[in-house]
Amino acid sequence: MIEIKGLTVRYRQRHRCFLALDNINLTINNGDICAVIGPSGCGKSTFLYVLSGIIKEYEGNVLIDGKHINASEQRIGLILQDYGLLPWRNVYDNVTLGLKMKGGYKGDTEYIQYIVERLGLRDLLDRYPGQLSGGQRQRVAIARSFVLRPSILLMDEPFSALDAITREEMQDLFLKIWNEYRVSTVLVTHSIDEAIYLGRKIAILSPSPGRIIKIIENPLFGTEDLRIKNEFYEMEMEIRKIIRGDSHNES
Ligand SMILES: Nc1ncnc2c1ncn2[C@@H]1O[C@H](COP(=O)(O)OP(=O)(O)OP(=O)(O)O)[C@@H](O)[C@H]1O
Repeated sequence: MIEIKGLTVRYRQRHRCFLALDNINLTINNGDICAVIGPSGCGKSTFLYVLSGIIKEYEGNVLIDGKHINASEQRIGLILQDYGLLPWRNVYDNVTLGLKMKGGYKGDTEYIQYIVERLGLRDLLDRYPGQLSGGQRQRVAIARSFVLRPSILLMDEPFSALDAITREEMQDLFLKIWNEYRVSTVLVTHSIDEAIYLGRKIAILSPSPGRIIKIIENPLFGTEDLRIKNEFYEMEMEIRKIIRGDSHNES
């Protein structure tokens, strides 16, 4: 479980202090996907940097399974917007990089092969990131995180650089793999559609400084053919209204 209580983050500049996140309270149960949505600059990436252990200076409490964040002890998978692949390493090396760094590489070859297979990367293992399409790079990044068997998975706008069709394919593929492993996931997105499609829980942040305006337990999560259902559009409108401030629901 991820427990966030009173999380406040300030960026310190030379003479000023910039409040990026203000008093965030959020609990994410094991095996849940929480989509965090909000306007540009509201602190979504900052939130992920805290959870991944990159930002260590903050107020409040952030616990993963009851423990303070320690990136070297906990298995935290992080998928960034640009996928963070090393251009000079081939697909196989990129997939296994995190695992090698954590020292868990040797015993896991069968599992690596399985994930590689599931993500359709078998024929691409010798290629370099520059020789892959956006969707293929994205699959490498997902594979790299999944082979780590992370206890939490953090994704920063992972599908935003893809064209609409590839994006939907990748979202479906991600859900399929996620369904097998049920890793607790925090997904940051500026797309309302994506939040509704992938988030079992949706946390809506205000413009900067980021505060939680509302947390929705998404009743549509997992609905078959959701994208073509009326409820999907109705919820999209509801969230749009909340973001615009038409509705003043406090979480
Ligand atoms: N190192 C820093 N020093 C000062 N301010 C920063 C720093 N990094 C980010 N900020 C500011 O903190 C706020 C939150 O930034 P963050 O990148 O978390 O927002 P975001 O919601 O992810 O934005 P976007 O959707 O545009 O990627 C922004 O106003 C940003 O300008």
